Amino acid sequence: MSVAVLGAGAFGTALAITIARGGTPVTLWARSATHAEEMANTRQNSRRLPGVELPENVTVTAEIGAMSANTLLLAIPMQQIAGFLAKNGHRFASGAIVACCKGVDLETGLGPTATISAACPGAVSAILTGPSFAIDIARGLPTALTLACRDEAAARRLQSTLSTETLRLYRTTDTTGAELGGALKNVIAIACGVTIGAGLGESARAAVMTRGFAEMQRLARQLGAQPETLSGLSGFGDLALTCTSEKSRNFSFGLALGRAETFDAGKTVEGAATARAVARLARQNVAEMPITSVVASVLENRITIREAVEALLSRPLKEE
Ligand SMILES: NC(=O)C1=CN([C@@H]2O[C@H](COP(=O)(O)OP(=O)(O)OC[C@H]3O[C@@H](n4cnc5c(N)ncnc54)[C@H](O)[C@@H]3O)[C@@H](O)[C@H]2O)C=CC1
Ligand SMILES: O=C(CO)COP(=O)(O)O
Repeated sequence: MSVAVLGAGAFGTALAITIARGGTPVTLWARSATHAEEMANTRQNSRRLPGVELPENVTVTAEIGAMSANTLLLAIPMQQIAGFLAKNGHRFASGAIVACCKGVDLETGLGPTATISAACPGAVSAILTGPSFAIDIARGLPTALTLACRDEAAARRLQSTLSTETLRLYRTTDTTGAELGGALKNVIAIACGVTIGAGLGESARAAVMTRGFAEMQRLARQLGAQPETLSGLSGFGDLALTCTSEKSRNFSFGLALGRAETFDAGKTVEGAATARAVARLARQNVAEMPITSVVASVLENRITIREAVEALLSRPLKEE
């Protein structure tokens, strides 16, 4: 069994570390040659996971041509996947490609596995998603994630290849549910961050999380997901983690927005693009998504935070 990780950001590096600790050799690809060299020399990814050592059986490279493995983990941000695969997908025509990202492509409206399948139709596409901060995985803290793949046999194989002593994977064939849970919770986490940042209180945050979960389930059901998937690790689990921790970039981004502070533009905040992609679906009447819609409007500077709160509070009273 060989595993390769494309993308030496926080998540890709953490996955490479935990899988390698379990004894499987891993090749980790970084797009920058300088970064790859730095990691190979210092045996750590000081840009993303400072202080965590790369096991000996992690090989770091910037040579995309050197990346051949029957299991490839694609750990680059959602909005970059289509472009990356348009350029490099021919190299990965068969085998399994596991998306390790959360979001909806702004241009196509597709999720990670459909984006992979469109570029690499001969490959098996899967997604690894759920509640986990990269640093927790890298430190070997206990973590549980969802591995989703439509092909049941491939799902079982990937589950066993990628589970480690500390990273426990649950499997499902419901890729739609798993990827929508991961994508949509980031938008709700931004809304929760704004709520706390603007001083609206923890009770309001609980309301946003709960009503946010209701709209996540509504859209997912409409798009054919199984309700249990949304209640699992990739949906409720990740929502709970991301909406309550300042370690989350989506939550922290919202927090800064609510406080009218600036936020480091170099950080990956997947929920920002996802909010806009999903608000489009709401406008096409696919499902009612009031919180996601106001997050998108705030990010596009069409309304202020005060107007967003007023819009949510003045909605007609209804049955829960
Ligand atoms: N950091 C975390 O705790 C977790 C992150 N994720 C997901 O993992 C995905 C990646 O996030 P992180 O690793 O945290 O982000 P990051 O910002 O740490 O790393 C992103 C990596 O992608 C590379 N990259 C960006 N554009 C690229 C392109 N066009 N071609 C090739 N490489 C490119 C960057 O060089 C960087 O190494 C996101 O979808 C995120 O939601 C999921 C669970 C946990
Ligand atoms: O997805 C994550 C936790 O499961 C990481 O959250 P952020 O991308 O908001 O940092």
